[in-house]
Amino acid sequence: MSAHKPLVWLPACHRNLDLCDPGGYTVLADRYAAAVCGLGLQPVLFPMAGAADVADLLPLVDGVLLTGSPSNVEASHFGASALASDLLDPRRDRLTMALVPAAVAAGTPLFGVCRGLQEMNVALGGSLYQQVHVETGLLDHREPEGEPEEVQFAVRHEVIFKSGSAFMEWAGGERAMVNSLHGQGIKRLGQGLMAEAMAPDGLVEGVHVEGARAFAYGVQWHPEWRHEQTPFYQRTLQAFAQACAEHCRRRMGPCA
Ligand SMILES: N[C@@H](CCC(=O)NCCCC(=O)O)C(=O)O
Repeated sequence: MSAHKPLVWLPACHRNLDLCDPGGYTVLADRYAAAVCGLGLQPVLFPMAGAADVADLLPLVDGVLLTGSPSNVEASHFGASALASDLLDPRRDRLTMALVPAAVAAGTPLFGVCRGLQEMNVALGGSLYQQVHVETGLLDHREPEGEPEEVQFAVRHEVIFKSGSAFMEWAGGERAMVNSLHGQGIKRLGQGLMAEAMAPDGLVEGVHVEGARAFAYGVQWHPEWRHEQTPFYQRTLQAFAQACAEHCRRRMGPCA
C-alpha cells in the first residue's frame, strides 16, 4: 500500500479581482501552500465551503492551517463595529468561526498564522484590538508600506516565550526575533487559550489551546516566510507537520 500524504485544509480568501469575470474568486497565497508542500503535506481547498460543511469536510483532512490575509476579521464577531477602512471577507469569517472549535473538539491539528491566530481567538470568544497602533502603550505592528517583500517580512521585534512552552523548544531559547505584518491584535484571550508568546509591548502573539488533544497553536508572525532559512520557523512548522502525519496514520494507515 502506497503511503498517503497528510491532507491540510487551508481555508482560502475571497476577492473580487478585476479579471474577465466580474464575479468573486477564491484565492490563497502560494507562500502558504508552498510551505505545506515543502513539509511533505498536501494542501487542499474546499471552494464554496461554509460552516454547514465543516462536519462533513473536517474528517477528510489531517490538519487545518489558517493563513494570513490582508482582510480583517469582521468586528461584529467580537462585539465591535467594523472600521470603514476594513477589508473584509465575511465568507472566510463564517467558515473559520465554525472550523476552529470543530478542529479543537475533533483533535485535528490546527495552526493559525496572523489572521489565523486572530480567527482562533475570536472563534473561541476572544476579542481584537482593531488598530493596535492607536492603542496607548502598544507598538505599531504593521509592515512598512510600499516596501519589497524582503523588507516587509524582515524580523521586526522580539517575542518572549512562556517558560516551558513549545515555543521555547522550537526557538531554542526564551525569546526570538519575528516578522510583523498586522494591524489587528489580540485584546481579550478566547476561552481555553494560553498566552505563550508576548511582544515587548505586552501584545499576545503566540497562543496554545489548553488541553488540546492535538497540535493547536496560533502565532501572529509568519513562520512560512523563508522557513528553510530560519530554524525557529522550520521547527514550528515541522511540529505541525508531525502532528498531521500522526493524524493521517490514525485516519488512513501508512502515511508519508
Ligand atoms: N488583516 C489582519 C491580519 C494580517 C495578516 O494576516 N497579514 C498577513 C498579510 C500577508 C499575507 O497575506 O499573508 C491584520 O491586519 O491584523
